[in-house]
Amino acid sequence: MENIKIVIAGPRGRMGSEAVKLVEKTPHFELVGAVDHKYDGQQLNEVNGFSSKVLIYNDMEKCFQETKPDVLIDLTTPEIGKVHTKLALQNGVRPVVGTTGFSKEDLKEIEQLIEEKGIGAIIAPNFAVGAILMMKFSQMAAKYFQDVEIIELHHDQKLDAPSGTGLKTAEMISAVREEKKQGHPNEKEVLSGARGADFDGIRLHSVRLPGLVAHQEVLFGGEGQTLSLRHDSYNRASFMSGVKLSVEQVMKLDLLVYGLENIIE
Ligand SMILES: NC(=O)C1=CN([C@@H]2O[C@H](COP(=O)(O)OP(=O)(O)OC[C@H]3O[C@@H](n4cnc5c(N)ncnc54)[C@H](O)[C@@H]3O)[C@@H](O)[C@H]2O)C=CC1
Ligand SMILES: O=C(O)C1=N[C@H](C(=O)O)C[C@H](O)C1
Repeated sequence: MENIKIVIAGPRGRMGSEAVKLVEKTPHFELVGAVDHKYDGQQLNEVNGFSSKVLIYNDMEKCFQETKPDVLIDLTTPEIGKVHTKLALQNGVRPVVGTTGFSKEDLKEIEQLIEEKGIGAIIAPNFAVGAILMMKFSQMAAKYFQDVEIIELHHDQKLDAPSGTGLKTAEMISAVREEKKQGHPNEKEVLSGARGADFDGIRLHSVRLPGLVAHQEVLFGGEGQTLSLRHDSYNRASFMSGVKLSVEQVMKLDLLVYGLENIIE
């Protein structure tokens, strides 16, 4: 098997630094470059104690032209992740995107680009297998319980709320349940925001606290019973088997996969 050549955007971040370690230790993966908004022209090993000596680029297109990667792994910020994804596709590079905060419109634009370019992309709001299962189980449960609330809990450095996982869970549940306005018909928020965000009638609550990593509980209620489905990521290594699978799979794709539940059997 030929090596898969990879560029990582956001290599100094909490997720990006884990991804660098993953690529460095995987025999058929080859890190060929890094994209950061700082340290242009320096080597990665000089800025972050990695062993890899690849160059850091501020300019993603220049990075692609000089390093000719197969795959971009993007783990940056909600604003920049979508720009990077489009740039990758325009340059014939397959994106594996963990960055969250993509809107429906962003996904549509990306899908159009994929059609034009004929290469695949993976956008995964959550790479952890346990989180994927929690989302799938929630979708199953929603057929039997119409009332559901999602509580996602994250570290206090997170930029987007609700989380990508929370939103994806709501989308998956909404796809199988009849729309319902939950709670009392005359319910009134005494303090704005008390009932959380509303996605097709599903309430989404975001908790941000130091000490947390990434957690989510999906709570279903029915006559005389509740069902709680919970997933906890205690470290960022929990996401890496999903990143590895995505890099391998994206090489075989010519469409957009949005969510790893679509490729995990
Ligand atoms: N899909 C998944 O399983 C997971 C997704 N995430 C998502 O990944 C993203 C990153 O999360 P963290 O690593 O916790 O954030 P972080 O803040 O630790 O890392 C983001 C990195 O992006 C870099 N960056 C900012 N602007 C840039 C630019 N223009 N070019 C290149 N790099 C740039 C920053 O310097 C920083 O190092 C977030 O959107 C988060 O929601 C996080 C964990 C798991
Ligand atoms: O920012 C994070 O940390 C995480 N982001 C993703 C999300 O928004 O769902 C995945 C995971 O929850 C961790």
